[in-house]
Amino acid sequence: MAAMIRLFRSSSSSSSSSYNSISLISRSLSTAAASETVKSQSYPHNSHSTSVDPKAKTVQWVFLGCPGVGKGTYASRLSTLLGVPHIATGDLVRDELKSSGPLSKQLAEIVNQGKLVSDEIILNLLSKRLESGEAKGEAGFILDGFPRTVRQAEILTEVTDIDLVVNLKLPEQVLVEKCLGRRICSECGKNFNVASIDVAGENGAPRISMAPLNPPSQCVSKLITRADDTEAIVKERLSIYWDKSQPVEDFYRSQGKLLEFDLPGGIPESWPKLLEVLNLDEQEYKLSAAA
Ligand SMILES: Nc1ncnc2c1ncn2[C@@H]1O[C@H](COP(=O)(O)OP(=O)(O)O)[C@@H](O)[C@H]1O
Repeated sequence: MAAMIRLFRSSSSSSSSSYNSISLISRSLSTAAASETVKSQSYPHNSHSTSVDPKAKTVQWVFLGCPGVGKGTYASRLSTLLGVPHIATGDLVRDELKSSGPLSKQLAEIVNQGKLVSDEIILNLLSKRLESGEAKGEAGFILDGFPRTVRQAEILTEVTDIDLVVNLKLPEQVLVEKCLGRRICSECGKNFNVASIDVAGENGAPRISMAPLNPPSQCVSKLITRADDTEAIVKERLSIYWDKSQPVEDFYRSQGKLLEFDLPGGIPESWPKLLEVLNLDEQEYKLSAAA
């Protein structure tokens, strides 16, 4: 711990408040990690032979992937199945935007241009979220949208062990169409997608078709679109992804933690396949949760 503190103190980009956030993150994550000794021995850190022990307590996973790929959808399904929190930094940013607190105007400008928020702000939001989870006794996590830069990945590595990094992939044309089709019900908060996708696969891969995920009638008149889901901003976010976030894939690939997953289609085709590559038995988990 002391070595870590020295490391971050000497880091040129760490202001005192980002240093504080890093130590908060470290504290929260190490609490979760402390209860994890059994689990971390129970499955290999190998991207090709992942297996999860349903009796193990929690997981410490990261979901990577371009905007619109479905990180939120699959991370949230897995979080329900595995009983660990799904922590999406994009949600933390949007909550802060809604709060009309002092940060919100500054954040709106950055997010609505498709740019990345500073590491310091993200670390602050994440540490607050981890602290409140810690107070509720949360253990383990599925992170979505963090880390998004190699610097963020390095910080995460300094403070905790990540078991597995799932890298979701779709052709770029599908990503754009999916972002443009995204809708959120302003009342119940559920996510839908009105896009009907049928795109030729890349490099000889099969066609990708996805039926729309239409809202029920009570949500139809309350649908809103994220301000950053316009074509120009989605393209900017994609270009920032290639520039800043793709190196994070390489970072985890070189550690043997990256599980590449080409989505074969929408949820009905992709969810069972994802469970299969993760070696997760949905029924077994549901039964062990009910027991
Ligand atoms: N780890 C992060 N680092 C910097 N900015 C972030 C991070 N996570 C979220 N954001 C900000 O929040 C916005 C929305 O995030 P998210 O919902 O994850 O978007 P996307 O659909 O592009 O994956 C991002 O465009 C960025 O401005």
